[in-house]
Amino acid sequence: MGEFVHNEVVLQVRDLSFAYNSSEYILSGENFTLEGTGLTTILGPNGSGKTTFFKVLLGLLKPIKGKVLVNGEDVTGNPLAAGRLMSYVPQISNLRFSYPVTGRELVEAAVLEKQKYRGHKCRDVVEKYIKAVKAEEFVDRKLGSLSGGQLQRILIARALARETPILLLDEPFSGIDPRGREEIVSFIQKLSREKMVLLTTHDPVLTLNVSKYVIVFNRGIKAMGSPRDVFRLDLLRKAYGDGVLIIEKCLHILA
Ligand SMILES: Nc1ncnc2c1ncn2[C@@H]1O[C@H](COP(=O)(O)OP(=O)(O)OP(=O)(O)O)[C@@H](O)[C@H]1O
Repeated sequence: MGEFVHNEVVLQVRDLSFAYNSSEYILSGENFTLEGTGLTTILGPNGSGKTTFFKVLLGLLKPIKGKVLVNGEDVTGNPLAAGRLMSYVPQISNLRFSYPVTGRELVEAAVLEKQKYRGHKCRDVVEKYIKAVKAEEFVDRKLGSLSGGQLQRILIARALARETPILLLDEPFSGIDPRGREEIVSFIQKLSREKMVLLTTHDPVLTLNVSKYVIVFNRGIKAMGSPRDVFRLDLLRKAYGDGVLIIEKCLHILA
């Protein structure tokens, strides 16, 4: 890291609506603009539509209406155009790696896909991203044999190797023990100094204090602002319902 700092990037969401079927809207005319580097946490309970939201941003799902613009370019419903500007780290709990691929091969494939580097230069770039996520010790093992935290690092390295200004991380803490979570939080914090990073989580405490913005999400954006603005019971209840309490500034989810 350190080589590419994407200060100029702008992500605009304009009047964006999406539904899998007419009775279940996941996005209803959403609007926001994010500019420059920094972390945005998209906070919402399980099943609230966070992954769907990312898939619409990535052009993998076509919205019913509205637009996604990156640096002014319309990438709506266009995964090729969106993929040149955004990289996605999927939820590891949704993945099964039964094929015999190593972490290094996965990162190499991402570097080769860019067609920017060849030969020695390609190997150096792969090595740089493996080091960035501290995956040297396990990068030559098959993906199926890695722990959740190790796999998460490899997937982040693969996304970094695509060298896009925006990085989307879907539930990067799911299936990871508390110590691993802390390490990933501090890694993401560093990463967000150089890129625009959006992450989804259903756990409000992990990244709240290291986020530039927080989006409270449940079938649409219920609130958006700085962590201080959003860490309010009335706003959090819009996503989590009544089963949420703040006791001495610590959030507790009871249901
Ligand atoms: N391909 C699909 N077709 C129809 N409905 C879907 C599809 N994918 C997801 N859904 C539904 O859309 C809703 C939102 O799902 P989504 O996975 O986006 O939520 P999420 O907030 O990411 O959940 P989690 O935190 O559990 O991963 C759920 O009710 C889900 O069942």
